[in-house]
Amino acid sequence: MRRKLAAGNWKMNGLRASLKELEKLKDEHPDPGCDILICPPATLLAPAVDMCWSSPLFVGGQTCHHKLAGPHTGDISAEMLRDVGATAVILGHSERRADHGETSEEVRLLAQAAQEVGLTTIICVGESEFQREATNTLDIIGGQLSLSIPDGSNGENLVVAYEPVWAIGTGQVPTADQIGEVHDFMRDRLENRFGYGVGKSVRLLYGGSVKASNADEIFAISNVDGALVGGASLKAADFAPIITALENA
Ligand SMILES: O=C[C@H](O)COP(=O)(O)O
Repeated sequence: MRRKLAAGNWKMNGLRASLKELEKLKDEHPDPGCDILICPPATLLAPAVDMCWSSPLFVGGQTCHHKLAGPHTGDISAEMLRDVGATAVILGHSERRADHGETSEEVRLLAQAAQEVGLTTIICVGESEFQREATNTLDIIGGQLSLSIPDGSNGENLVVAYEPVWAIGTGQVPTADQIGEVHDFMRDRLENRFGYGVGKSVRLLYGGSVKASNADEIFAISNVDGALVGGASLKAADFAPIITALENA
Protein backbone atom coordinates (compact mmCIF):
# COMPACT_ATOMS: atom_id res chain seq x y z
CA MET A 1 0.00 0.00 0.00
CA ARG A 2 1.50 3.30 -1.06
CA ARG A 3 1.34 6.09 1.54
CA LYS A 4 0.01 9.21 -0.08
CA LEU A 5 2.20 12.29 -0.32
CA ALA A 6 1.35 15.98 -0.34
CA ALA A 7 4.48 17.86 -1.41
CA GLY A 8 4.77 21.64 -1.47
CA ASN A 9 7.31 23.28 -3.75
CA TRP A 10 7.84 26.85 -2.65
CA LYS A 11 10.12 27.53 -5.64
CA MET A 12 11.86 30.94 -5.28
CA ASN A 13 9.34 32.18 -2.75
CA GLY A 14 9.56 32.66 0.98
CA LEU A 15 11.38 34.75 3.56
CA ARG A 16 11.93 33.82 7.19
CA ALA A 17 8.52 35.24 8.06
CA SER A 18 6.97 32.62 5.76
CA LEU A 19 8.00 29.87 8.16
CA LYS A 20 4.99 30.67 10.31
CA GLU A 21 2.98 28.82 7.66
CA LEU A 22 4.70 25.62 8.79
CA GLU A 23 3.53 26.19 12.36
CA LYS A 24 0.00 26.58 11.05
CA LEU A 25 0.27 23.40 9.00
CA LYS A 26 1.51 21.47 12.02
CA ASP A 27 -1.45 22.78 14.02
CA GLU A 28 -3.90 21.85 11.27
CA HIS A 29 -2.45 18.38 10.70
CA PRO A 30 -0.88 17.11 13.94
CA ASP A 31 -1.35 13.47 12.94
CA PRO A 32 -1.76 13.43 9.16
CA GLY A 33 -3.06 10.47 7.23
CA CYS A 34 -0.49 11.09 4.50
CA ASP A 35 3.11 12.25 4.24
CA ILE A 36 3.60 16.00 4.07
CA LEU A 37 6.77 17.43 2.53
CA ILE A 38 7.70 21.08 2.21
CA CYS A 39 10.48 22.12 -0.16
CA PRO A 40 11.39 25.71 0.69
CA PRO A 41 14.17 27.71 -0.97
CA ALA A 42 17.68 26.73 0.17
CA THR A 43 17.92 29.77 2.43
CA LEU A 44 15.09 28.44 4.60
CA LEU A 45 16.09 24.77 4.78
CA ALA A 46 17.87 24.93 8.13
CA PRO A 47 15.21 26.89 10.02
CA ALA A 48 12.46 24.83 8.38
CA VAL A 49 14.12 21.61 9.55
CA ASP A 50 14.50 23.03 13.06
CA MET A 51 10.85 24.01 13.09
CA CYS A 52 9.64 20.63 11.79
CA TRP A 53 11.86 18.52 14.02
CA SER A 54 9.82 15.81 15.73
CA SER A 55 6.73 16.83 13.78
CA PRO A 56 5.07 14.93 10.93
CA LEU A 57 6.31 17.50 8.38
CA PHE A 58 9.28 16.51 6.24
CA VAL A 59 11.55 19.06 4.56
CA GLY A 60 13.18 18.72 1.14
CA GLY A 61 15.36 20.58 -1.33
CA GLN A 62 14.46 21.79 -4.81
CA THR A 63 17.56 20.51 -6.63
CA CYS A 64 21.13 19.42 -5.92
CA HIS A 65 24.50 19.03 -7.64
CA HIS A 66 25.69 15.63 -8.81
CA LYS A 67 29.04 15.91 -7.04
CA LEU A 68 29.57 15.59 -3.29
CA ALA A 69 31.65 18.77 -3.00
CA GLY A 70 34.00 20.99 -4.97
CA PRO A 71 34.39 24.20 -6.94
CA HIS A 72 30.75 24.78 -7.95
CA THR A 73 29.83 28.26 -6.81
CA GLY A 74 26.21 28.61 -5.80
CA ASP A 75 25.43 24.91 -5.90
CA ILE A 76 24.38 22.58 -3.11
CA SER A 77 25.27 18.90 -2.93
CA ALA A 78 22.94 16.09 -2.01
CA GLU A 79 25.09 15.40 1.03
CA MET A 80 24.59 19.01 2.18
CA LEU A 81 20.83 18.59 1.88
CA ARG A 82 21.01 15.39 3.90
CA ASP A 83 23.31 17.05 6.43
CA VAL A 84 20.92 19.93 7.04
CA GLY A 85 18.10 17.47 7.69
CA ALA A 86 16.29 17.27 4.35
CA THR A 87 14.83 13.87 3.54
CA ALA A 88 13.94 14.44 -0.11
CA VAL A 89 14.80 16.52 -3.15
CA ILE A 90 12.83 17.59 -6.22
CA LEU A 91 14.81 16.95 -9.41
CA GLY A 92 14.26 17.77 -13.06
CA HIS A 93 11.44 20.22 -12.48
CA SER A 94 10.47 21.76 -15.81
CA GLU A 95 11.61 25.16 -14.51
CA ARG A 96 15.10 23.70 -13.92
CA ARG A 97 15.01 22.06 -17.34
CA ALA A 98 14.01 25.39 -18.95
CA ASP A 99 16.01 27.89 -16.85
CA HIS A 100 19.17 25.83 -16.40
CA GLY A 101 19.07 23.57 -19.44
CA GLU A 102 18.93 20.40 -17.36
CA THR A 103 18.61 17.36 -19.57
CA SER A 104 17.12 14.04 -18.54
CA GLU A 105 20.61 12.50 -18.56
CA GLU A 106 21.77 15.15 -16.10
CA VAL A 107 18.70 14.65 -13.96
CA ARG A 108 19.62 10.97 -13.69
CA LEU A 109 23.09 11.93 -12.39
CA LEU A 110 21.55 14.24 -9.80
CA ALA A 111 19.14 11.50 -8.77
CA GLN A 112 21.96 8.97 -8.42
CA ALA A 113 23.86 11.37 -6.18
CA ALA A 114 20.78 12.05 -4.08
CA GLN A 115 19.81 8.40 -3.73
CA GLU A 116 23.37 7.51 -2.73
CA VAL A 117 23.12 9.71 0.36
CA GLY A 118 19.67 8.41 1.25
CA LEU A 119 17.42 11.15 -0.08
CA THR A 120 14.08 10.40 -1.67
CA THR A 121 14.15 11.79 -5.19
CA ILE A 122 11.03 13.37 -6.65
CA ILE A 123 11.73 13.24 -10.37
CA CYS A 124 9.53 15.51 -12.48
CA VAL A 125 8.37 14.77 -16.01
CA GLY A 126 5.88 16.52 -18.24
CA GLU A 127 5.06 17.55 -21.77
CA SER A 128 4.83 21.07 -23.17
CA GLU A 129 1.65 22.41 -24.72
CA PHE A 130 3.17 22.00 -28.17
CA GLN A 131 4.04 18.39 -27.45
CA ARG A 132 0.55 17.64 -26.19
CA GLU A 133 -1.00 19.24 -29.27
CA ALA A 134 1.27 17.13 -31.44
CA THR A 135 -0.22 14.14 -29.57
CA ASN A 136 3.09 12.67 -28.55
CA THR A 137 2.63 13.13 -24.82
CA LEU A 138 3.27 9.49 -23.91
CA ASP A 139 6.42 9.35 -26.06
CA ILE A 140 7.76 12.41 -24.27
CA ILE A 141 6.91 11.06 -20.84
CA GLY A 142 8.31 7.63 -21.68
CA GLY A 143 11.60 9.15 -22.83
CA GLN A 144 11.91 11.34 -19.75
CA LEU A 145 11.19 8.39 -17.46
CA SER A 146 13.74 6.14 -19.17
CA LEU A 147 16.53 8.71 -19.14
CA SER A 148 15.91 10.55 -15.84
CA ILE A 149 15.35 7.65 -13.44
CA PRO A 150 18.46 5.81 -12.27
CA ASP A 151 18.77 2.03 -12.08
CA GLY A 152 18.41 0.96 -8.49
CA SER A 153 15.40 3.17 -7.88
CA ASN A 154 12.60 1.76 -5.76
CA GLY A 155 9.53 2.77 -3.80
CA GLU A 156 11.64 4.19 -0.98
CA ASN A 157 14.00 6.42 -2.92
CA LEU A 158 11.85 7.38 -5.91
CA VAL A 159 8.69 9.40 -6.38
CA VAL A 160 7.65 10.52 -9.87
CA ALA A 161 5.73 13.76 -10.40
CA TYR A 162 3.77 14.23 -13.62
CA GLU A 163 3.65 17.96 -14.27
CA PRO A 164 2.39 19.05 -17.69
CA VAL A 165 4.33 22.25 -18.36
CA TRP A 166 1.21 23.99 -19.65
CA ALA A 167 -0.61 23.37 -16.37
CA ILE A 168 2.02 24.85 -14.06
CA GLY A 169 0.89 28.12 -12.55
CA THR A 170 -1.66 28.67 -15.31
CA GLY A 171 -4.91 27.51 -13.72
CA GLN A 172 -5.29 25.08 -16.63
CA VAL A 173 -5.68 21.50 -15.44
CA PRO A 174 -5.77 18.42 -17.67
CA THR A 175 -8.95 16.39 -17.67
CA ALA A 176 -9.19 13.42 -15.33
CA ASP A 177 -8.85 11.15 -18.36
CA GLN A 178 -5.66 12.90 -19.48
CA ILE A 179 -4.09 12.64 -16.01
CA GLY A 180 -5.23 9.03 -15.65
CA GLU A 181 -3.80 8.05 -19.04
CA VAL A 182 -0.35 9.39 -18.15
CA HIS A 183 -0.34 7.96 -14.62
CA ASP A 184 -1.41 4.50 -15.80
CA PHE A 185 1.27 4.68 -18.49
CA MET A 186 3.93 5.68 -15.93
CA ARG A 187 2.89 2.80 -13.66
CA ASP A 188 3.20 0.34 -16.55
CA ARG A 189 6.61 1.68 -17.48
CA LEU A 190 7.89 1.43 -13.91
CA GLU A 191 6.55 -2.11 -13.52
CA ASN A 192 8.15 -3.15 -16.80
CA ARG A 193 11.51 -1.69 -15.89
CA PHE A 194 11.79 -2.46 -12.18
CA GLY A 195 9.45 -5.43 -11.82
CA TYR A 196 5.86 -5.55 -10.68
CA GLY A 197 6.48 -5.19 -6.93
CA VAL A 198 8.89 -2.27 -7.13
CA GLY A 199 6.98 -0.56 -9.92
CA LYS A 200 3.80 -0.81 -7.90
CA SER A 201 5.45 0.74 -4.84
CA VAL A 202 6.64 4.01 -6.42
CA ARG A 203 4.41 6.95 -5.61
CA LEU A 204 3.12 8.98 -8.55
CA LEU A 205 2.20 12.62 -7.94
CA TYR A 206 0.28 15.00 -10.14
CA GLY A 207 1.40 18.65 -10.25
CA GLY A 208 0.04 21.71 -12.05
CA SER A 209 -2.53 24.18 -10.69
CA VAL A 210 -3.68 21.88 -7.88
CA LYS A 211 -6.02 23.77 -5.56
CA ALA A 212 -8.49 22.90 -2.82
CA SER A 213 -11.27 23.25 -5.38
CA ASN A 214 -9.93 20.56 -7.75
CA ALA A 215 -8.06 18.32 -5.29
CA ASP A 216 -10.90 15.85 -4.67
CA GLU A 217 -11.31 15.16 -8.37
CA ILE A 218 -7.58 14.79 -8.98
CA PHE A 219 -7.02 12.49 -6.00
CA ALA A 220 -9.81 10.19 -7.17
CA ILE A 221 -7.89 9.36 -10.38
CA SER A 222 -6.27 5.93 -10.53
CA ASN A 223 -2.54 5.87 -9.81
CA VAL A 224 -2.52 9.41 -8.41
CA ASP A 225 -0.84 9.04 -5.01
CA GLY A 226 -0.68 12.71 -4.15
CA ALA A 227 0.34 16.07 -5.50
CA LEU A 228 3.31 18.33 -6.03
CA VAL A 229 1.83 21.73 -5.30
CA GLY A 230 3.40 25.08 -6.14
CA GLY A 231 1.45 28.28 -5.54
CA ALA A 232 -1.16 26.72 -3.28
CA SER A 233 1.51 25.36 -0.92
CA LEU A 234 2.76 28.78 0.12
CA LYS A 235 -0.05 29.49 2.58
CA ALA A 236 -1.26 26.95 5.12
CA ALA A 237 -4.81 28.16 4.49
CA ASP A 238 -4.51 26.95 0.88
CA PHE A 239 -2.37 23.84 1.43
CA ALA A 240 -4.15 22.40 4.48
CA PRO A 241 -7.42 21.67 2.63
CA ILE A 242 -5.47 19.96 -0.17
CA ILE A 243 -3.86 17.73 2.46
CA THR A 244 -7.28 17.00 3.93
CA ALA A 245 -8.59 16.05 0.48
CA LEU A 246 -5.67 13.65 0.07
CA GLU A 247 -6.25 12.12 3.50
CA ASN A 248 -9.86 11.51 2.54
CA ALA A 249 -9.17 10.16 -0.95
O1 LIG B 1 6.21 22.00 -8.42
C1 LIG B 1 5.07 22.42 -8.51
C2 LIG B 1 4.46 22.65 -9.77
O2 LIG B 1 5.29 23.30 -10.67
C3 LIG B 1 3.06 23.16 -9.77
O3 LIG B 1 3.00 24.54 -9.56
P1 LIG B 1 1.56 25.23 -9.39
O4 LIG B 1 0.83 24.42 -8.35
O5 LIG B 1 1.85 26.62 -8.93
O6 LIG B 1 0.88 25.15 -10.71
